[in-house]
Parts: sequence; C-alpha cells; structure tokens
Amino acid sequence: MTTSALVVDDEVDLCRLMQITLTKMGIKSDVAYTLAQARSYWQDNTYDFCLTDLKLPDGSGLELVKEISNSSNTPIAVITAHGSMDLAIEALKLGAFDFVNKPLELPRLRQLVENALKVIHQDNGAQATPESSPEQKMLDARLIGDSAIMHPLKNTILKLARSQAPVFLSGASGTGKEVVARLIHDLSPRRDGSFVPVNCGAIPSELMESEFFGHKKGSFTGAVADKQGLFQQANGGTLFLDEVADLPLAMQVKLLRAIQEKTVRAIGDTKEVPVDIRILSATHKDLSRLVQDGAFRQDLYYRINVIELKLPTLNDRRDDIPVLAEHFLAMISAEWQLDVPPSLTREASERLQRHDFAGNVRELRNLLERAVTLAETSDIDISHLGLPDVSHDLKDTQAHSNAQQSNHYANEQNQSQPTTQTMSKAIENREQTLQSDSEITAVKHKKETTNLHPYRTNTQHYPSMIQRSVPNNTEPSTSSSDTNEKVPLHRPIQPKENETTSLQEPLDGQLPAQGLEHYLQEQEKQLIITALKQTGWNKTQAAELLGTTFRSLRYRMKKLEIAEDQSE
Ligand SMILES: Nc1ncnc2c1ncn2[C@@H]1O[C@H](COP(=O)(O)OP(=O)(O)OP(=O)(O)O)[C@@H](O)[C@H]1O
Repeated sequence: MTTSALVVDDEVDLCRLMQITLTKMGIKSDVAYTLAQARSYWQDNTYDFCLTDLKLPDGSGLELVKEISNSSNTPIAVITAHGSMDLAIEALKLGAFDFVNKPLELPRLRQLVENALKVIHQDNGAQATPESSPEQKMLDARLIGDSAIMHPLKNTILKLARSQAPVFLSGASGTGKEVVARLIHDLSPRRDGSFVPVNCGAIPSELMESEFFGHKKGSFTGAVADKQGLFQQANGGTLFLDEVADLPLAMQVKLLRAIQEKTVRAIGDTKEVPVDIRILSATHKDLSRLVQDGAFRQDLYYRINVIELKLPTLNDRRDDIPVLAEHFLAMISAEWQLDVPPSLTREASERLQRHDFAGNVRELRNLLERAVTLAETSDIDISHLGLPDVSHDLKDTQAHSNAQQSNHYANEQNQSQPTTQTMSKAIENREQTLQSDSEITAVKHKKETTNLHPYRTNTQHYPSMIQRSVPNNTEPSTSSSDTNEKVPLHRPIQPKENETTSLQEPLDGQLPAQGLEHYLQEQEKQLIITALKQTGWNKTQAAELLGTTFRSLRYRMKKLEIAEDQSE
C-alpha cells in the first residue's frame, strides 16, 4: 500500500518542493495551507505521517501536534524557522517525533521522512502481533522488572524510542540508565546506526575536544593520524552522554553548539561536517541543582533535557528483586559455564528483599556474583549473601539455614568472622590469579551510613574478598579493633617517605621516541593491566585499587583496547 502524508505550510513553493521530494520517495501527499484546512483533511482522510510548519496564518502548528499526538500514533514532524529552537523543543515535548529547520535542506528532509517510514513500519509490525511485538519482547528481556512502577516506564520507553527527541535519564547509580539508553536506541529507527556511549567524567579535559570532534593528523603534538570523533562515530545513530554533569564548562559550550548546529569540526580541520545523531544523556547527580549553582549551563540543560525519564531505585520496586535475582543468576551461570545453574533458597530470597540497596540493581548483581563465588553448591543460602543480620525472625531463619549448610562450612564460626572457603570448580578457573594461597576470605558487610553506591567512591562499601598474603609493606592491620573494617584486596602501593608518585624518567632522562601521548598511554595500559591481574580481572576492585570509578576504568579499557578478561 502506498504511504501517504499530510503536508501543512502556507508557503506554496516550499509545499511544492516537499511534495516533489515525497513523490520521489514513493509517498503520496496532500497539502494544506492553513490550520483549518489541515484539520479538515485530517478528519476526512487517513495519513501515515504529517509534516507541519509551526507558523500558520490561522494559528500554530503546535496545536496540530497536540491534537494528532493525543488522538493517534501517527508520527508528526515540524518545520521551524531557523533559530527558533525553543519552539522545536516545545513541539518535541508535545509529541512531535522530529523537526527540520528552514531553509529546508533536502537531505535532512529525506532523512526525517525515512525515520518516519521506519516508525510506521515498526508500528505495522506491532499491530500484526500486538501481544508480543518484537519490541515488547526485547524490552521485557533486557529491562527486567514487572512491578507496577515498571509498566508505565516501559510504555514510555517504547514511545520515546519512536521519537528523535533528546532524552535525559535521571536516577541513582545502578538503576539501569545505560540499559534504558541502549534500549531506546535499539528500539528506535536508528537501530541500524551505532550506539556510542561516552562517560563524560572519564575523559581527561585536555583530550575532550579531540575525543568528541576528532582531530586531523599533525594538528597537535601526538596527533599522529586523523582521528574520528565520537560525534562522527555516532552518525546515523545515538550518542549517549553518560555522567553528563561531569562535563567541564568549556566543553559544555562546544557541545551545545555541535548539538544545535548538528555539525562538528575536527581539531585542525577547516570545514564543518554535518552529523545526524540523537542525543541521550544521563547522570546520577541533580543536574537542575548544578544549573542553579552555575556548574552546568542552563542552555545545554534545556537542550538535552527535552524529555526527562526518571528511573526508580531498587528499593522503590522491591517486588522485582526475585525476578532480577533469577535473571542475574542465569546470566552468571551462562557466563561462568556452571554445570548446575545456581538458585536462591527461600530465606536468601526473602533476605534480599529486605536489603537496603543503596547501589541499586548493580549492587544486586555484584552481591549475587559474590554469593555464587562463596557457595559450594548451586544453592545460594542466606549465609552466602554476606548481609548483616537485620531482624530476629531473620536470625531464626539464618540459624536454620546455617545448620543445613554445616557440612560445607565446618570451619565457619559465625558470619561476622572471616571465613575460609574453597571455591567451586568453575570459580577456580575464573579466579586463578586470586588463589596463590588458595584462600579467599569474606569480610562481614559493614552497614552503610551514606547512600553512596560502591563504585563511585574510593572507599570500599561492600564485603570484599581479600587475599591473606599481601606484601609486607602493604599488610593490612590484622590487629584492628574493628573486625568489620573493609580491607582492600591489595592496597595501592604507597610512596615511601620522600618518594614522589610521579612516573620515573624513561631511559635516564631521554625522551620517549614515540612521543608523550604514546608513552603515557602505554603507562596507563600497564597500570590498568597490573590492577586487573591483582584482582583476578575484577573491574570493580581494580578500579578501587586505581582510585577511579568502575565506569572510568571500563571506558579506559575500551579506549586502550584491553580485552575484558585475559585471565585465561
Ligand atoms: N532493569 C534491569 N534489568 C536488568 N539489568 C539491569 C536493570 N537495571 C540495571 N541493570 C544492570 O545493573 C547494572 C547497572 O546498570 P546501568 O549501568 O545501566 O546503571 P546506571 O544507572 O547507568 O549506573 P551509573 O549511574 O552508575 O552509570 C548493569 O549490569 C545492568 O545490566
């Protein structure tokens, strides 16, 4: 069936141009020159999408956007006068799926129409199988949770995926902002393009411009070849600005310009290159507060925060804990190639539902990884969770489960004391580097008094595994009066007195042959690999050793092309 469109604009020549473009794309169209005419056409006919100017002789195209979005799923895009970004944003908020600026550039118009066609195609597919559209299936498989709070969230995600509007994902750390960003991309008409996530807090400020916009060979010392920036990598796809609050102010100005103009210029280049990207952004910080404090530009905030999606904390959706736990245990089982998939005992499942998950879903996942490591059989019991005792009734349950596990934990005196365990076979393979003395000690979790999550501070906030044997000069104090003290797996090497932490001079004062950048990257790579080896390739712990965040480490590993796990 031929696709049909309604074009609304009072400029006759422009309407003709749009009609010709649409006809060339195989789309039949009607033209309305006023709001009243548009309403009448809309009532009397069925269209697959609509394209409207905002300034019409008898009213605003925004009214049409509102009416069409409220009464149907039909994609509607708006044409805005150059520079009237506020109106474009208003239209996106009201439900327009995209906008195009005047003077009209035909490639941009074609791109917009192609996106509309993809949305229509997706809708037709969904109508054919309403119960379990591929989109719904993907959403349910990757965003786990069926609680009352998750239903409207999932519906909103499906709607947002159709739009080109910038979305700002807010919510505490570990609530799944990146999961949702990826889903919005994979469910959108841009799914065939790249999803490029960037941790804005992890890029050194002096490299930011080059990372975002690229550089030409020779444009600065160390620019040994042309480099494509993140904007260009995301061309045709989605750029996800994670930890956007951490962007330095100087970079915010440049980013705003690139987002508004939809063009970028690489360092050392003379020409601007157009880019077609959708911007998604996220932070666990209060961005509006940062705007008030002058730490984040209001104009950029306004531009990226066209639609805000707030993700609930895990504590706000406790009903989802069992299903999430099941999901992660299945994942761990597959990743670690366990013969028998692990499962939670009823007591353990109940205990999890009472835990205060300051680190949200990420904390749950890590807690389960640790529990699987500690359990000798496929049954994950309350004692493997490493959580503090919270109530009397729970104590009874725990005593019962401890009794059941007594064969496995013959050496264990009580949960608050360090325990010595042998690891299951699969874990042995994975954690070879941790086993120089074949012992792993679990330390009782110290109840957090702050709401910081474990991966954003340099302090350990969870019961970590520690090696008993550590080098003399880094031996953690075993005489500490606080047996709950959290001890790092390996302490970072402390400089001796009068010793600086700066890198040693290479080759007796000679400068590195391949230049500073290359030398520093090599050093960075070596330090990261050392930390990863020391922690059995556990990125969370390696990040702590290096005094950085998990996300930052992951970003650097990707940048330096360090494979995820080289332990085998
Ligand atoms: N609803 C969910 N279903 C399945 N996995 C989830 C869900 N939410 C979060 N996760 C998992 O939790 C971990 C953290 O998620 P993610 O990185 O998306 O959180 P975030 O909010 O972006 O965190 P941060 O603010 O620290 O960047 C990931 O392993 C992710 O796969």
